[in-house]
Amino acid sequence: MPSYIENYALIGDTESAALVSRDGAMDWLCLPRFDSDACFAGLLGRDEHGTWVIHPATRVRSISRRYRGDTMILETEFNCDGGVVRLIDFMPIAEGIRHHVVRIVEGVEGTVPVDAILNARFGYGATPPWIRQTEDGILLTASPDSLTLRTPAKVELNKHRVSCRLQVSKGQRIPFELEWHPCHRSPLAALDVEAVLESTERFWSDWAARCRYRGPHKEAVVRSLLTLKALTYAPTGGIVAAPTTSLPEELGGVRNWDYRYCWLRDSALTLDALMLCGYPDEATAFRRWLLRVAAGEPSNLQIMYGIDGKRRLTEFELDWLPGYAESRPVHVGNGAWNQFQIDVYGELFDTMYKARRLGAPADPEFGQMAVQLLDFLERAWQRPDEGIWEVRGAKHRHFVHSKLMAWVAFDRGIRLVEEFGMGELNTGSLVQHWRALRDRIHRDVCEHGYDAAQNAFTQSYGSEGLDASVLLMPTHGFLPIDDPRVLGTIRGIERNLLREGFVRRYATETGVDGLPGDEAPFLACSFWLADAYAASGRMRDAEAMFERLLGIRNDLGLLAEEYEPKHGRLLGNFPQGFSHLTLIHTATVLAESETRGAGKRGDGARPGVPAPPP
Ligand SMILES: OC[C@H]1O[C@H](O[C@H]2O[C@H](CO)[C@@H](O)[C@H](O)[C@H]2O)[C@H](O)[C@@H](O)[C@@H]1O
Repeated sequence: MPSYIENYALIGDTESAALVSRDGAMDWLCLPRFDSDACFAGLLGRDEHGTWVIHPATRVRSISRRYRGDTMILETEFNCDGGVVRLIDFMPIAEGIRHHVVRIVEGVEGTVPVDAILNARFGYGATPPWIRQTEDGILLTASPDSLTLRTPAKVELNKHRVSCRLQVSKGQRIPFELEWHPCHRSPLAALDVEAVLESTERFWSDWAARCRYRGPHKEAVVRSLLTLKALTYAPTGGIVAAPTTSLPEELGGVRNWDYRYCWLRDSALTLDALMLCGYPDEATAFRRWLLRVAAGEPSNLQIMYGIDGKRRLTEFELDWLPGYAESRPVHVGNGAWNQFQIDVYGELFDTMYKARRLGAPADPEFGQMAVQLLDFLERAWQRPDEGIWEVRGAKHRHFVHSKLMAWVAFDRGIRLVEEFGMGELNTGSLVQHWRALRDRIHRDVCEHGYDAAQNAFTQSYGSEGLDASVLLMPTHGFLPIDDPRVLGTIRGIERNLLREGFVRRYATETGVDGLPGDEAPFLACSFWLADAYAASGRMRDAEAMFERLLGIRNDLGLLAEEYEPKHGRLLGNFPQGFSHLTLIHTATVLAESETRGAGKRGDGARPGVPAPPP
């Protein structure tokens, strides 16, 4: 039976990840990659869809858990009748080692009986394995996957599960090592569990120690950075939006999507966060990933790709899974892969520009690509699209945020040439042409995207509905923060989109997204409102919003995509990169405002981006 979303912890090895509940149930694990079929899909169904539970077989008085220092090694302590046991969960990172999960049961006090029950089901819960003892360990196999379990504990093999009852006394450490391998191959040799625990601890702590963020809430920033790092697929540098599929945006609803892919938007913003905090290597690896996927015909640029750059991410439903809290359908793939979303051009250029400003070297490939991309955008920016929120309604619209980001693309193209030369692009006539286009888009947005009656920029041309994505106007330098239209938009969003202190993306009641039901407030939008408050000098509101957001992280510092204040529940895929990267950004904005002097109005610009032209 799955737990509350906030009851899960993330562990990972930068190729895949698992979710472990407070009760010691590993209810989600896809191997060998983030986007592989799950062998534990209990999160989206029941135990019979795959789970691995290690839990005391006696009354538990209390449970506490933490990550070991700045790592992704989870320690859950069960305080029980008769003693205390600790469960240490991690996915090893060591030379030549991946696709393993290690769980160690450690006796801390007294003697505690502990049950360990491994219920693996391949193919997202559809395929029970054939289980047998081999000389390599206990083999669980069903084509094309195999898992090998090794443990010194005396286990029982049942038809579809492996179980044991341990008596764990103070000082004892009983390891369980699970390795994925293709069913036609043998597993690797048994791990030296203590050695890989040490190397994994070193990997994460060394990485976290490189963080250059200096400011309040460093612990929250570092945990968010570690989460983003854990969402990175090391072999290619791609970053998944979240490690899960179909955790619902509304309990019992249909808004359930697969996030185990790389969105240009989420990824570009992640790169900004990494650059801001002193991680140029990851940022460079990711820039290479971006440039590789963006290569080719600019009209073929997609808004998202697989972690290996795969293009066709066809969406389908897993009809045998009941869904998290009965939220159906469960999706694999994501139908947004072939949507048209203009903002990705802006995000791409903005990131390339910021990377240069923060000291990244020039990338000659981007110079040539930039001209082709802007050439395409010149023809495309006037087309309606599906927008940042990937609406599923049949009707494309002229989303204000999309046009804003078209402006950003030309603006950053111009700045790249003006500030960094960009070699052969440095021709006056090209930049002149882009300047004229930039001004034209600006006029278009101010004329068609602004509703004088509400004194606010709207969601799309001609609509009355508002949209939190336009809070990014001053952040991107489109208009200064003290422009009355920007201040009016902030007030409009406060009036229309705040739900108990958290910001909705837009009003779902308008039917704009083509989906039934509602969704909870979106955390990235709530961080954007905090940024807008800080920029407009409303420091108390900014800090209050930030504190509120920090307050809804789970006990391990993790955030989902959304939060429903009515029930006090995190909702949507978990943990979500978008939420964590906006947390880092807001922390940086607040730290900078503090340095400049509290209460003083900021310029609204993002760290690393110059203020808008007067
Ligand atoms: O709400 C409808 C859409 O929801 C998902 O998209 C959201 O997540 C993306 C990844 O974090 C983000 O880039 C996008 O801005 C969000 O709207 C889903 O992936 C879409 O398929 C769906 O239409």
